[in-house]
Amino acid sequence: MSLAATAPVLPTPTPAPAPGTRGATEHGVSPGAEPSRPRVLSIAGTDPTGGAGIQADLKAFAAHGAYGMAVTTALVAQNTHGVRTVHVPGADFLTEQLDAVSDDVTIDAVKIGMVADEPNARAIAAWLRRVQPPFVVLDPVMVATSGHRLLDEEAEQAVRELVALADLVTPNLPELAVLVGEQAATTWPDALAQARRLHAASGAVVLLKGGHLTGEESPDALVGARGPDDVTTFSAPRVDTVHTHGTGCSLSAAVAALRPRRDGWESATRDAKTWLTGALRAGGALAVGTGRGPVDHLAHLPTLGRQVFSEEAWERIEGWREAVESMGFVRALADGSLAVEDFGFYLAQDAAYLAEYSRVLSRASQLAPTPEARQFFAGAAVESLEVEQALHRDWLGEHAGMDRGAVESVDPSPVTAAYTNHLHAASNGSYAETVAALLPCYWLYSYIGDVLVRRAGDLDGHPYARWISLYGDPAFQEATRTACSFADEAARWASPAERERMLRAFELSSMHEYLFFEQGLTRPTWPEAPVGGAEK
Ligand SMILES: Nc1ncnc2c1ncn2[C@@H]1O[C@H](COP(=O)(O)OP(=O)(O)O)[C@@H](O)[C@H]1O
Ligand SMILES: Cc1ncc(COP(=O)(O)OP(=O)(O)O)c(N)n1
Repeated sequence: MSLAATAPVLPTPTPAPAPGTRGATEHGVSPGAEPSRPRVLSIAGTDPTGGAGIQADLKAFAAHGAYGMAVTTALVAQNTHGVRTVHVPGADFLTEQLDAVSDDVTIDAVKIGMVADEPNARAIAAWLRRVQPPFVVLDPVMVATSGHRLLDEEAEQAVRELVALADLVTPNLPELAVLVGEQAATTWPDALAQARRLHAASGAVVLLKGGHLTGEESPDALVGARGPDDVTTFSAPRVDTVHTHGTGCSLSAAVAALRPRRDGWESATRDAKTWLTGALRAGGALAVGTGRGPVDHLAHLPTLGRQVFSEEAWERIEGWREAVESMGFVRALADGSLAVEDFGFYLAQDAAYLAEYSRVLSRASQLAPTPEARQFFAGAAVESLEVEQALHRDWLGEHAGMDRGAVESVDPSPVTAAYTNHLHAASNGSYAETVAALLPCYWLYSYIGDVLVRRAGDLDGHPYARWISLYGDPAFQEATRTACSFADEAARWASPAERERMLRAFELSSMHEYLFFEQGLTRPTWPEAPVGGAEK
């Protein structure tokens, strides 16, 4: 069945407004006012797997804050292994698409990619002459990396003519060679010389791409941006990856999206190149296809669509939270029936715990990426050693007859040692894991503080009034919120694997919190060493 047979009946085209009046009549924008985003059009072929062509262009536009539009030159059946077939709807239909856009929408920049054949190239050239968009970027796509031609050989001359209508042309080395009618350059200086010749012949600024070279760097260069002999080189480390499908499409689209908001090609190219290097690094993790996969156009927005870390972490420990809330130790502490010996055991272990917790807080301060976080964790380390331990010493001195030396030499129980070992292990990992492991001590304590305050009611005469009000202290709740925000910030930049390690560290610390409270009633001790020769 032909495409024409299935096409819906189109409404009569809206008559074109007089040139120069579109900006004044577009919805929501008063005459002369700047629209909120540049309106950028891609004229290109398709890639149903989303890595190249108009699909890549639209992602690159969005990644740079532009409003994307797309007109299709060719429908390409391709995937990460290569191109299978190309269907070209034809130059007349291409012109209809182009006019449908330009009759209605003010276009701030155009990016042209695969034109497919000569009639299409001529239709685009005629439309460009008619509409005269302010910025035209041409990526002279000819051959896919898989080796499949994306441009008829007869169309090469027509593409040379398109170059003269473009403001910026972005050839890779083989495309540059075709455009100047020479052999492909194999060195960067030879490629630059060819780019200069192309600029001299066409007048277009040339963004020469060095992706096809080898070496530590993948350089690009703008030739002719500020005058005939001007060359600006943009260097970036060569990313060791096979996932480079659509890099040329994405780079040229990003430059087109940025140009309307920049004062020249240099600034737009510099930012686009930096973005592309990040997108190349993150491409493999997308796991799209089994061949040469695409780049990650959203690599600079790693948390987009993800739940906030602390929300997810809190949901994960729902079971531990409920268990802590309903445990005997917490109930007895709230109603004041907890035996002094049990509380004394718990508090002595808490003093031993705080000595190690303070070390891990210092480690978090050392690893922290910002001065605010460094200060917060360093302050917390001092606080847990000086202020909190002094309170423990006072109570244990008064109720258990323990002097300072006795409190400081308390042997950690197996439960306390397991918890602090876990914290130290996490602090051998990243800052993000360390903060995640530290967080439940803040959060579960302030949570239980609330529960205790509510359950205990009037604290007058309550044997544990001082402790209950300490846990419920608004300053402690505030510190908990700050610690949460540092964990969320760290998670924002974490890879999926690191985020999972953070969640696991948080979950394990929560389990240790439960066991820590529980030991107030069970008072666990280390087993005696087995006597030699004991029966098996
Ligand atoms: N492995 C890589 N590491 C870093 N940048 C790369 C890599 N491969 C390509 N690039 C960059 O991607 C962009 C497209 O380059 P290139 O591969 O030459 O063009 P095309 O995709 O049109 O063949 C350029 O900015 C180039 O420097
Ligand atoms: C529809 C379409 N347009 C262009 C290309 C080529 O993309 P490019 O960025 O040059 O990357 P490669 O995938 O060829 O390396 C394409 N494949 N499809």
